[in-house]
Amino acid sequence: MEPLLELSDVVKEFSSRPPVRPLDGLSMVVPPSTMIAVTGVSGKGKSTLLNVMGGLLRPEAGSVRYRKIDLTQATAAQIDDIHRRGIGFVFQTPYLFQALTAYENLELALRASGEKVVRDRIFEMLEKLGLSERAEHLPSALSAGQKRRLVLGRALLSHHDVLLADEPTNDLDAEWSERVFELLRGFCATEGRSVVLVTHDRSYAAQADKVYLLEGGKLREEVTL
Ligand SMILES: Nc1ncnc2c1ncn2[C@@H]1O[C@H](COP(=O)(O)OP(=O)(O)OP(=O)(O)O)[C@@H](O)[C@H]1O
Repeated sequence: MEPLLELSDVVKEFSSRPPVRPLDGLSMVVPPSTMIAVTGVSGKGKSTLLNVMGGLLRPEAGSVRYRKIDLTQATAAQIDDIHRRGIGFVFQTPYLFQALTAYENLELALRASGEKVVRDRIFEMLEKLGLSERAEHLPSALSAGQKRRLVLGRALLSHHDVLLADEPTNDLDAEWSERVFELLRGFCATEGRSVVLVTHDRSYAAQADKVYLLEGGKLREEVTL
């Protein structure tokens, strides 16, 4: 099967003083229906990798292919289109529309990805995330963990081919981390979708189909038992 994403010899350098090169000849393949975990110590480039994979950051060298399109050469319109249906993000900092309720934040996610707005689907997602009682609340009235779950719900409803999730279990207790993992697993089980998640928690990472350690600008596959 054709990969959804394929990175070849990617180099990303920040021209700070001194320059930092978190990705240094990194290659990676994201096949369909696969959950991939990327782990590594803080500051080694995990978020940079997700940003490059999703076309948010342009690397200095190498290619990043989403299906047939090289994101390093793509136009802004192509990238915009890919973000609508192809590649979705769960950012490390949970961004929500502050003037919209929890329900409306999810509704907007469906609209933005061109999906039909079905009230029951939104309530089903709120229920799965333990947020049914918070449907009419603004993000400012939610706890950090509730915000994190709402952001995840938005990503799950958007139906992208690939979801890039940066530390999706930050602010969550062990039980919710487990449930979030199951929701992400369910996402992978539908229509060939895949998830790449970044986490510093190795035991959490070990539950993925493939686990990579980011070190020295490259990925090393970890053997999970
Ligand atoms: N815009 C930037 N300019 C200069 N250096 C940057 C920039 N963004 C990131 N870096 C550096 O690149 C390196 C990788 O950062 P990145 O955020 O990708 O690491 P990370 O592994 O995700 O860290 P954490 O686990 O702490 O979130 C760090 O040394 C960071 O300081």
